[in-house]
Amino acid sequence: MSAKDVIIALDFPTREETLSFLDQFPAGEKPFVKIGMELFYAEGPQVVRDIKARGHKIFLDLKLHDIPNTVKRAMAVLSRLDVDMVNLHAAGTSEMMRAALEGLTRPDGTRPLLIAVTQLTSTDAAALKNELLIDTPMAETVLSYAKNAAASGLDGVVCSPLEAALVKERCGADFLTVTPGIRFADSAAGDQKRIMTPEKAGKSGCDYIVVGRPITQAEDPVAAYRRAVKDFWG
Ligand SMILES: O=c1ccn([C@@H]2O[C@H](COP(=O)(O)O)[C@@H](O)[C@H]2O)c(=O)[nH]1
Repeated sequence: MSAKDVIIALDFPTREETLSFLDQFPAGEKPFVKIGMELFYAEGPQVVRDIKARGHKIFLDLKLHDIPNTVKRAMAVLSRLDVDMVNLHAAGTSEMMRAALEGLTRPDGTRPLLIAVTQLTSTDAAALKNELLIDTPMAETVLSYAKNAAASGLDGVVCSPLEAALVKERCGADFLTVTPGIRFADSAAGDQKRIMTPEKAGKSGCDYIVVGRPITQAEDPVAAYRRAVKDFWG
């Protein structure tokens, strides 16, 4: 399956702030959104249901990483939420990813998309080598994790847009690339290290770009979202 969309990272501390952010969009405009640890830990699963009920597609970004049995059981719980995409860390191994897929699959055979984080977009080459003690270059490391995810039956990976073309080339056009680390040319990078503009990400073949602060902290978030969509589609 191939897709292309802009996902807004709803990194807010409360339900109230999140809904008032979403209220800025006209009734007919329902962006694909990402709920991460901050909002989920603060408000729990009900906020997921509330946002889904408003008509948004949801990427639940909890990045599970634990022993296979624990991840399988946690995924079974997440499968009861009507979300469109969930994720885990590929570093948890292929055994963990296969267990996750099993846990996530509902009795009727349906499930949300399952995506594996390769290397966080806040990690640069120096941190990879000196702190994580991985001597393999970043792109090769990401590709190796992506191949493990593909072989385990997952639907795609979270990687930086810098690695998306390589992942698509080697894992297949249908293997999804979900790419944070997106910055407009005039945005601050902040803690993100492996970054790209929406326009270049679109040209690099990314399926989904994940954009947080460049939209949520913009003076006019709706205009910033529309700018990201327009640039991404080219
Ligand atoms: O490698 C990763 C994995 C996840 N993220 C998440 O994406 C957004 C990015 O937000 P920005 O404000 O645009 O930096 C954020 O929720 C991260 O948790 C990531 O950045 N990198």
